[in-house]
Amino acid sequence: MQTVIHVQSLNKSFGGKQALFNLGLTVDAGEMVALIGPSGSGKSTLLRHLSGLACGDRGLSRSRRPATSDAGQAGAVHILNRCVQSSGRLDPDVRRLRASIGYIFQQFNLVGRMSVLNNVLMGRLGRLPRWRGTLGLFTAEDRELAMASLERVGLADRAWQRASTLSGGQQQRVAIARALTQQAELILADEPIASLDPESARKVMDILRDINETDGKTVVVTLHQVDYAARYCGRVIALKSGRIHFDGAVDALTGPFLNELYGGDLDASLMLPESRMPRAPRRALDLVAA
Ligand SMILES: Nc1ncnc2c1ncn2[C@@H]1O[C@H](COP(=O)(O)OP(=O)(O)OP(=O)(O)O)[C@@H](O)[C@H]1O
Repeated sequence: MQTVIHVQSLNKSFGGKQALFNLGLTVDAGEMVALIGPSGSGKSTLLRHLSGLACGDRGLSRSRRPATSDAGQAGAVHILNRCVQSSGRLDPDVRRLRASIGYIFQQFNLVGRMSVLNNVLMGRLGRLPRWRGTLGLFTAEDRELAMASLERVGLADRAWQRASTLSGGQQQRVAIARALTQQAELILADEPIASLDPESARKVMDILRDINETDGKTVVVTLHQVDYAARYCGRVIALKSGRIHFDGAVDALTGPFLNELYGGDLDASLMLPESRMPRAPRRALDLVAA
C-alpha cells in the first residue's frame, strides 16, 4: 500500500503560541479520513501544512520557538513520497507537487464573476506552462475534462453561468469539479460542508465518497459534524489542543468518547447518527436536477 501522507514531528507556532505539537501520522492511498476536534484544535493548520500552504516556525526568533520543536525544527511533511516541507522550510519544488493536491475550502474559493467552466478550468493551471495558464490558453482536452467533471457533480448545464449566481452547495460542487479537473491524487477538504444545509451537505459528502471509492483517491476531510464523519469515513483522527488525541476506526465515535473530546456540557450522543448507524447507504449519484 502506498503511503500518501507522511507527517513526522510536525510543530507549528503562531507568535509563540504553539498550535501543533510533534504531530506524526501516515495515511495510505485510498483512505477516506475524517479530521475532527474542537475549534482551535489545529485541524485547518494541519491541513494547510499538508498542502504546502503553510510552513514551520522559521519566521520566529530562536527564543520564541517552542522547546518541543527540537531546536526550531518544525518536522517534515511528505506527500506522495515527495517533500512538502522539512526542518521548517517549504521544499522549492512544492508548486509542482501542489498540482497533485486538490484543496476544497469551506468558502469554495471560486472567482464569482467568472463562469463556472472557467473556474473549473483553473484546476488545470498547475499542469500547464505558466505562460499558457496566464493567457487562459486551455486545450480542447482541458475543456473536455472540465465538462466531464461538471457532469460528474451534476452541474454541466450551469457551465456558462457566473459562479456567484449558484447556491452555496452548488458552488462547493464546482470546487470539487475543479479538483477533479486538476486530476489530484489527494483531496484535502477543510470543512467543506460547514456552511451548507443538510441536503447540500449530503450531496457534497456523497461526491467526495464517490471520488474516494470509484477513483481510489485519498481524501482527508475536516468536519465539525461528527455524524457525517461516522457515516462517510472509515478512519477518524481526532485532534485536541494541537495533539493527536485519537487515530483509529470510526467505531470509536461513541457518546462518552465525544464528550471527552469536545468537553463542556454537550451531550455528544446527539451528534451521532441515529442508532449508531456507521455508514450512510451508498446510492448512485444523481445530481443533475439539483
Ligand atoms: N494565522 C494565524 N495566526 C495566529 N494564530 C493562528 C493562525 N491560524 C491559526 N491560529 C491558531 O492556531 C490554533 C489552531 O487553529 P486552527 O484554525 O488550525 O484550528 P481548527 O481546529 O481548524 O479550528 P476551527 O474548527 O475553529 O476551524 C488556534 O489557537 C488558532 O487561534
